[in-house]
Amino acid sequence: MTTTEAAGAELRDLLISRIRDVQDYPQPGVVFKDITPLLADPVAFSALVDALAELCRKHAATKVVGLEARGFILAAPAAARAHLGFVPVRKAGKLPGPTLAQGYDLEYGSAEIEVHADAFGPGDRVIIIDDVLATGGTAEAALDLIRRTGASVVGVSVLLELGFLAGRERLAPQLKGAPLDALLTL
Ligand SMILES: O=P(O)(O)OC[C@H]1O[C@H](OP(=O)(O)OP(=O)(O)O)[C@H](O)[C@@H]1O
Ligand SMILES: Nc1ncnc2[nH]cnc12
Repeated sequence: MTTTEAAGAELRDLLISRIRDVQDYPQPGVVFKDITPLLADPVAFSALVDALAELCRKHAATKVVGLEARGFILAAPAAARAHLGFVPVRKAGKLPGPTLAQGYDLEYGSAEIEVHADAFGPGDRVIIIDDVLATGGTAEAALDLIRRTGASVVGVSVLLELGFLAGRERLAPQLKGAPLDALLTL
């Protein structure tokens, strides 16, 4: 799916105007895409949540996964707006129940994520929502993790894809046909 298919030009212009570049954060050479101005704008934030909720409906998801931490800020309201349950995928050591875990590398480091082993039921159709797709390491780990619970993934949706880091190409084999929707691509 192209950017213009995922978000109309007007919405795209609004969203992009509220994302700020921070040079050399969190390490030299990285241009950090800061979404806090977007979150602080009620019109832009609400329009973003609407667009993500629409993707949840379009893919007939039954559960919405958000990836800690910025993914939570987008996925939880999108889930509520689509009348679906929200499941947190957390950084290691934060979930109290039995978990499955997956390690990964991202643009500026490495980490481990976890999900409750019993988070999904039979037949659950999971959509993964995050703010940024950069190298695709985080999304790849989340795909693996969720599939290991036995659930199926029906889509990965992000606000912003950094196309020059080729996360989409990296993810293609792991998507196994599930759509990757980016509202914006740079
Ligand atoms: O495509 P990748 O190279 O894997 O990078 C993308 C990930 O990086 C950021 O998360 P981060 O781990 O910085 O966590 P945060 O949401 O807690 O800030 C972002 O929210 C994505 O989850
Ligand atoms: N350049 C970037 N800006 C914001 N979040 C990111 N996650 C990974 N790379 C990122």
